[in-house]
Amino acid sequence: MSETIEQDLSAETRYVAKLYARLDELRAEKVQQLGRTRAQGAVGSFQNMSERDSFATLYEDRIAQLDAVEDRLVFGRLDMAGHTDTPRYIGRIGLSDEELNRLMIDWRAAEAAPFYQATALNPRGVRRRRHLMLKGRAVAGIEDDVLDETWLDEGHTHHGEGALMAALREKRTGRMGDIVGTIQAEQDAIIRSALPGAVVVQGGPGTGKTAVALHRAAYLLYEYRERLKNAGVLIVGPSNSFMRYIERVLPSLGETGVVMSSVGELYHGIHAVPETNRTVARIKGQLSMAKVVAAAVRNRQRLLAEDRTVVVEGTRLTLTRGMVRNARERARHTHKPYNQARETFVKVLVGDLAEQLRQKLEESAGQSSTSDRSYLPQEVRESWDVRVALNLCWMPMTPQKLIAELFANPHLLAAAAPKLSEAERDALYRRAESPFTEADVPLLDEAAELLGEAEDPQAAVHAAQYQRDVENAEAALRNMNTMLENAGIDGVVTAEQVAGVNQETSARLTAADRAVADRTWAYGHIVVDEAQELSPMQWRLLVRRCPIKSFTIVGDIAQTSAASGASSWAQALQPFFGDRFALEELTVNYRTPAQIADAAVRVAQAAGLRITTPQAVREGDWPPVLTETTPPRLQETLLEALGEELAFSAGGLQAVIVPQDLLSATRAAVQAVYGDRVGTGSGGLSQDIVVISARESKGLEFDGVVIVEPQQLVAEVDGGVGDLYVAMTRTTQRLRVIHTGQLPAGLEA
Ligand SMILES: Nc1ncnc2c1ncn2[C@@H]1O[C@H](COP(=O)(O)OP(=O)(O)OP(=O)(O)O)[C@@H](O)[C@H]1O
Repeated sequence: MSETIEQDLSAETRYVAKLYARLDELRAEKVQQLGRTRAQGAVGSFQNMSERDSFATLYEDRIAQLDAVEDRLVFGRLDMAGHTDTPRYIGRIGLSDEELNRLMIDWRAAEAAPFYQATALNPRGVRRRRHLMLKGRAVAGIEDDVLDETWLDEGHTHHGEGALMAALREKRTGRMGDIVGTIQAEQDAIIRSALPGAVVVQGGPGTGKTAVALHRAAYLLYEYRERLKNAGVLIVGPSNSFMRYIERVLPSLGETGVVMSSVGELYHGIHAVPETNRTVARIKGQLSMAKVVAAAVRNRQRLLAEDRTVVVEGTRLTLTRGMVRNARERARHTHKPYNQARETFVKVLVGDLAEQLRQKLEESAGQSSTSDRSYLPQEVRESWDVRVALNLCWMPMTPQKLIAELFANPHLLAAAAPKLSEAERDALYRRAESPFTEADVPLLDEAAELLGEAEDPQAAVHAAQYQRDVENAEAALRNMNTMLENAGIDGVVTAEQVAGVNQETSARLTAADRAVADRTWAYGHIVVDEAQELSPMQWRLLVRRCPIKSFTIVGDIAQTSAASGASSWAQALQPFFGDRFALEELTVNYRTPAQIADAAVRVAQAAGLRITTPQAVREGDWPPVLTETTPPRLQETLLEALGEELAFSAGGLQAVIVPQDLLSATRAAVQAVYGDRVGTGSGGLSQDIVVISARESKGLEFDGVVIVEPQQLVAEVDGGVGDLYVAMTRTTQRLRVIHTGQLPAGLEA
């Protein structure tokens, strides 16, 4: 019997309706349970409140997860050999009916893997793979891969013209979407690789590195939930606009418990600005800066220039250089961080001075005095003179103060960094109140490591509160069964689930809140995107955040533009991973049409850049369009060209990528014509025109790109073509180049 496409579509729509009905049912159930739990009110003790909150969180989370998977809930179906009557439907989550019959399989489950991995050569038991394209809740398109030729002999039909192509043709929105329905086999193999160790994913532009990295995070959280739920996963990207661009992908895959951070936000409480001075970025990125920071910390422990008199309660005492040296040695011998070692330093000197004070008091009172002298250390400690003298020798220190002062005081830097040349030290000079840059973040972290916590009068209060919270949570868990009965919930939520949520909540509190705030937090896994940009010092910081060194590292060496970035993976990773990392390569460009990708490759090759040349999946309809103009007519030409490009992209997202120097003038000119339609980064749906620098465009993509003055893009990064290469490969459809002078080699018509 051969079905028409209409019959097939309606049969699939009926099954999909059943899945959505089940989703609605589960959602309604959870909403009802949440309402009942909230209505309970806080009866009596804090314990009940805590229990109630645990349930409320459980239900709220589940509702949020069920809401997040609404769009394209199901996208695949597998007909397997030997299971003729029961196809497997593959979707964003697993679903079962009330009798626990499985309706849909989570895409990350092992049984779903053949959906991504089966090929005609190695069908892995799959007879037919079907992609379902949904419009709302109806199946609007079907694409089949028949992997077993006898399938057709049995009278089955197959349909379709390419789920992947359809996905790639969609208009860009300014936010990255998931690719869960069309993950390709080479991508899937990386996504499902095991948790331990470091995996490096090298791939040219548009090969899906970011997509793979995010889907891998979702996979790891599913497959290794037990191991990761308490430690959490950290995702690091190059800039805040990049983080905004990717932030919806994981929630749409049902995962919310990850920490996402740009490199500028990795030190809690500091919002670092980009480092625009390439010389400074290069110097501060070197691994030897760790030694400079260590010396800066050590130099903050000073000896006295000469013996010093201090007055305690009217008695004159002498603080000698020898006493300070001795106390400093004893403190250093504790091998504790600076601020904790300072406690030893203070204790030793207070003891010595108290002894001196006792002797003086006894001398003046005569031998007969037997009065209690136990209060003397306290008096010494409270003396203003003593405090000043001790601070002079060993001041309590915060990382911010240490780093700010190091670069604002040439003599401090000269003492800490004798190996830097004078010119290099001059380049690092800046005023103490200047904002911290991304290059300072690892230095702050290094300083924090060596300084330890400065004394925080609130710390004891926080610790006590935390202890109370833990005890309350434990008590709440002990009473869970009673609570289950009271809430009238039986069998729907198990005690284990609630316990799990409590752990998860604290994990999320820790992973998403505490992990962010706690510099010493050890993550279970770190995903690094655009990893080629990281300096050795930034790597050092990241490895400290994941001591077990479980990493997914994605990037493209050819796209490096940071002055301190990598020129080879082996070289960049050697100091931290040795040769213990697996290198995987992605080879297909899903974004940029071949005609444009080839032009970008010519530019890169003309400049001698070593690139891997991915194969573009689409030929594209347009070659790059080059428009020459004169400097006085530059803005005018740009606006004309932009008008034409917008007509082509018709509702898509259009970027104008300009050299840093022209950024604000260009943005103003474009805004004067297009007003609110113009954004500065990945703004989202309301803005369809974006004016940005090449650096900001890293990792993003647009339906059309206009590049202004390519030669200047090259000049502003010391003649490297990496940024131009990045800019040219951001488009999914059209590329327009506007120039006033000579074009960079390889770009000429
Ligand atoms: N299997 C796939 N199915 C559908 N779309 C895909 C697939 N793989 C990649 N894409 C799409 O291709 C585009 C490029 O992917 P992505 O941004 O992850 O590439 P990248 O390698 O990180 O690029 P770059 O290094 O240039 O920033 C995205 O729109 C992504 O959704």
